[in-house]
Amino acid sequence: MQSSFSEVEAISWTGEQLKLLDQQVLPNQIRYVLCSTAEDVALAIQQMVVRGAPAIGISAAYGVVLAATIGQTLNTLMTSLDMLSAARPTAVNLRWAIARMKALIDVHVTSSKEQQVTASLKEKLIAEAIAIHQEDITANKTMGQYGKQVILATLSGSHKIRVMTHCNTGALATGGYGTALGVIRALAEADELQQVWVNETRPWLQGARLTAWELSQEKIPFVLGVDSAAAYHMATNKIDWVIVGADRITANGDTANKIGTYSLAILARHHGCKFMVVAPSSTVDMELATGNEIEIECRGNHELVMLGEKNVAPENTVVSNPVFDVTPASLIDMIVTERGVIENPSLAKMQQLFC
Ligand SMILES: CSC[C@H]1O[C@H](OP(=O)(O)O)[C@H](O)[C@@H]1O
Repeated sequence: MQSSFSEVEAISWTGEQLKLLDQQVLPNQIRYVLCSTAEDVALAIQQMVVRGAPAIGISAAYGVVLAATIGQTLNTLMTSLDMLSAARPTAVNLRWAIARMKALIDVHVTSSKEQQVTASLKEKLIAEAIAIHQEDITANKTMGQYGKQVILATLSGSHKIRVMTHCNTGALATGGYGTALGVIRALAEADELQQVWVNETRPWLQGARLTAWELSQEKIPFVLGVDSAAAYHMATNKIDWVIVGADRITANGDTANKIGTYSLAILARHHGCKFMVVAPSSTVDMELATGNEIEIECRGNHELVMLGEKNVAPENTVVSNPVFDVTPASLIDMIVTERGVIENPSLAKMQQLFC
């Protein structure tokens, strides 16, 4: 029996453990994974028990707390930070969160000259992880309003907004509320949303399983479609905006996101649909000049050839399973962050907000 969405939290800190809603089995099963160590958290991120760029950053921050054992040497603690940082390669939020926790450790060492974890440091790490979590929710609600305002400003007035979204960028992928799905929530809350076209998002089905679940729980009108029907829906004039999340945005505005996003951007440009990327500043990586430098994660063959328990491909089929792609800034009409909105992103415009 599905629980109501409002009754579940994707990420919660119990004070001793990190409790994660297992997104591998949603929506048909509500199952939690309890993490007691940094290794548990790293495995949960790798297995996609928890997924979504902001959500894995937040989880890694709590993983640092679990790694910090009072009396432990800081050198040993740093090994755990490196392990967490390497759990998945594409979403920069993971490294951003770890760097923020490490900065706190460095300040503590400089001020206290301590070389091991103390009770005081542990308390500061817990507070920092909780702050990272809460800040993400606040950022999402801010971006929801920014994105809604931008879209309504372009409204022709003839109909309510029709959007297409890809993957899952909601409360399950973040600290809460969502990024692209946060904008969709804000439009729905303002009664300005006609319908959401949800791409199933093969092969892991974040759209069909997770976004459909979030929207159905909140009675937001949506239609589920196969990824390859996106062009058809745009060609038959059903889409005003394509709104997606991000895993890494480089200095020039190039954006890595779930595989299929790049083709959606090309289709949107061809069909005159607007294309919006919504992501907190923890997803921006100003150290990378362009999207060509982003490491694209490739995952196991089983994710592509297995339908349930059944292998649908011939034995020994060669598989390619990159799970992200890069959309050039030239195809992005709007990047929405909690620091502000960038229209027609460029290096100069990104530097104004992030340098
Ligand atoms: C706000 S979630 C950002 C991003 O993360 C997802 O990837 P995954 O499900 O593999 O973690 C997807 O690319 C979302 O757009």
